[in-house]
Amino acid sequence: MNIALFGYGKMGKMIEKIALKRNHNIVAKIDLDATDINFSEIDVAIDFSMPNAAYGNIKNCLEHNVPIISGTTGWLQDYQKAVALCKKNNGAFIYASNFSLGVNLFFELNSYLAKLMAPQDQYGVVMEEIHHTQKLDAPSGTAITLAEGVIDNTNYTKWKLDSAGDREIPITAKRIGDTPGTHTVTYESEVDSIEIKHTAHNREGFALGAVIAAEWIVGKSGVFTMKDVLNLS
Ligand SMILES: NC(=O)C1=CN([C@@H]2O[C@H](COP(=O)(O)OP(=O)(O)OC[C@H]3O[C@@H](n4cnc5c(N)ncnc54)[C@H](O)[C@@H]3O)[C@@H](O)[C@H]2O)C=CC1
Ligand SMILES: O=C(O)C1=N[C@H](C(=O)O)C[C@H](O)C1
Repeated sequence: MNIALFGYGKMGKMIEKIALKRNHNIVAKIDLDATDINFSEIDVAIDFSMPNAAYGNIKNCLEHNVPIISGTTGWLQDYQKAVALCKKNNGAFIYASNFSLGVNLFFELNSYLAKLMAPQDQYGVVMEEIHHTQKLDAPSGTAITLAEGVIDNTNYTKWKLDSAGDREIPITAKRIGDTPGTHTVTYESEVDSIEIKHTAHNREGFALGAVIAAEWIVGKSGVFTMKDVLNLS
């Protein structure tokens, strides 16, 4: 498969390594300068760039009929525009806040736990995410997906960074060293705590998941999620 990388930073480089191991070709590495791209040779594009660049890259791919896998976080104000453009062009598009298998299983566990906790008013939920100091967005995309999983299954109505009011989920975002990504969901009562946690040890799981999604999407049209790719619930 011929893959184009939009964003050649920490994730772009890791994806290149894994894609080559799986016998794919990297036919373009677009970092900052998105001119002179030969879209006709690209089977699928993978975007891990920056919040202010992601939508432009997705649009560019969809308008050239190239399937696009989007891992960049912090651009979701434009997500519905990307969905509409994909449908209009009969294209193919996946966004995931986190491509790792482990986190996608963790999302399922989080939704299941939220369903169990929904009637238990004596517990309140809090979330924490820890990432490296270069991360531009807060809270992380993964923390937002986790909060949405709780909101969909309980009477919490929204999330907020740091302090939160009644029926709001407080998310604490910490930036420490080179931390690849740690997410914790805790239900607290006066007598005990129930906690689930996912710790990424490196970026390989994110990159492998993105390459698997790219392999999966070629030949399909529609807007998909990692649940479709991994065949989860
Ligand atoms: N969904 C997931 O599984 C994961 C998502 N991420 C997200 O991926 C994004 C990138 O993460 P990293 O690689 O760690 O960041 P990074 O800062 O190491 O790399 C980003 C790269 O994008 C480039 N860039 C800036 N403007 C661009 C443009 N218009 N077109 C193409 N490239 C452009 C920068 O020059 C830089 O090299 C972040 O939003 C991060 O939150 C990171 C890890 C996993
Ligand atoms: O910026 C990162 O590094 C990561 N970003 C994603 C997020 O915002 O959730 C995924 C992962 O946690 C690493």
